Amino acid sequence: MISVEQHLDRILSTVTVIPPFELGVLDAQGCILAADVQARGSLPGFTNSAMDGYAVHASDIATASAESPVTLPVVNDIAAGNTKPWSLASGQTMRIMTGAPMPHGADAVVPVEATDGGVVRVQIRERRSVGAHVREVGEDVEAGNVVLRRGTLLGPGQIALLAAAGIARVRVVPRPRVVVISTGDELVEVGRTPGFGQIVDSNSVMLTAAVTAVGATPFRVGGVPDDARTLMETLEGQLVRADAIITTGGVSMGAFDTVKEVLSRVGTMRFDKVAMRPGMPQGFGVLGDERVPVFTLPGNPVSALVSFHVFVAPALRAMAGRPEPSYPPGYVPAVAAEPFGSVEGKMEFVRVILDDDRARLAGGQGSHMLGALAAADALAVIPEDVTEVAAGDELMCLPLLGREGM
Ligand SMILES: Nc1nc2c(c(=O)[nH]1)N[C@H]1C(S)=C(S)[C@@H](COP(=O)(O)OP(=O)(O)OC[C@H]3O[C@@H](n4cnc5c(N)ncnc54)[C@H](O)[C@@H]3O)O[C@H]1N2
Ligand code: MOO
Repeated sequence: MISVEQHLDRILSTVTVIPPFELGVLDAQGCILAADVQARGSLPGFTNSAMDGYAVHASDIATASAESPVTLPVVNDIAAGNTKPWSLASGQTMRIMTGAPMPHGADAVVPVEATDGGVVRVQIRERRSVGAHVREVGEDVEAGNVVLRRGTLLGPGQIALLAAAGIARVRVVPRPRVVVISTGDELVEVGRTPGFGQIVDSNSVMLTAAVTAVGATPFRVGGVPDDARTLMETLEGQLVRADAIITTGGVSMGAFDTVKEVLSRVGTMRFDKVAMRPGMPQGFGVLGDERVPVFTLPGNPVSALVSFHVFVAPALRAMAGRPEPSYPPGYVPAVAAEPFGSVEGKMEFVRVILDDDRARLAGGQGSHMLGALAAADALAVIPEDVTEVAAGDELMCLPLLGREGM
């Protein structure tokens, strides 16, 4: 029996960051930048108005007040999208809309609320100083400057900046492509009615969803029967498009545990009992010339999803170039709302519902119990040496992917 930490260490010291690739900015969402990015153009690209109002020479309205307004002739309208450069002579004004280019010579904007809104001539009731409500060219970003550094995670804000700064494609660490295979003669495809002794292949849809939730790209192969040749052919066929492969089932002590039987003989695959519950039988190694990491997770659904969170998700994040905090990553503190027991000598991953920071059991803790899994928000991680948890005890919880809330 090895510890959770030992198994995770072996995985993380094996996987490597995927080589960088150039992607369109939208496809790069969720990826890590592989190189610094310089702005092609300045932002704003031209000096423009921050308000709907009137472009003026500030010196013309220096005495304006409610009691003694200044009246100016309105000589033009400038809308956003106007592409003609205008000039404003002293003693005149132009109506200008938010985002429209400032006319040459104008140095302030008076918001429409501080005027009578006139279209031929306008009464200005408040003074404004030089620069008021004017967005200067390059005040946000200067052309040629580095706008995003290598290692930055690209979210919506970063993608907007790239697009606005004239960058349509970027070099990033691509999302890992992850093939999901489930094994077992008892499996029927989702949507089919299982006969006696059969079950729906829920693991492959669960893990496909988990791969998406962690920011990687899934390829769901679905159920493969417990047949050595079919399994080997399927794996060999999938290696070409996979940065990683996940299988479920067939790794314990059964007479028909094909995954373990077939893979024990190839690549660097190793099968271990890991001191955890659920998720004890685990296999990991690399296959093929490209050394594709293969995770063979146990078939019980809760065991498979717990294993994904504890071993696969950190590995996929590492392959995607995301910095992972030191072990254990991403855990949040909570307080036990009720007492419960835990098995000695194994790290237990208890499905809990979180009400603020109070953790209560999500229901039955059997590794086949999808009802309780679906009710849970997080896994409370109970160390190997703890056998009793009392109400009020502090817990460390691993939030379940996709349940973090909006
Ligand atoms: N004699 C022993 N028996 C078992 C041991 C053991 O140490 N000695 N370990 C148990 C533990 S712990 C686990 S976990 C399971 C792991 O089993 P396998 O990985 O070999 O998985 P299977 O036997 O194929 O299936 C287990 C269970 O999960 C259901 N299953 C399988 N695939 C799917 C799927 N795609 N979707 C939904 N459900 C699935 C399957 O029907 C079984 O009920 O072994 C214990 N046994
Ligand atoms: O280790 Mo198993 O995953 O408990 O059912």
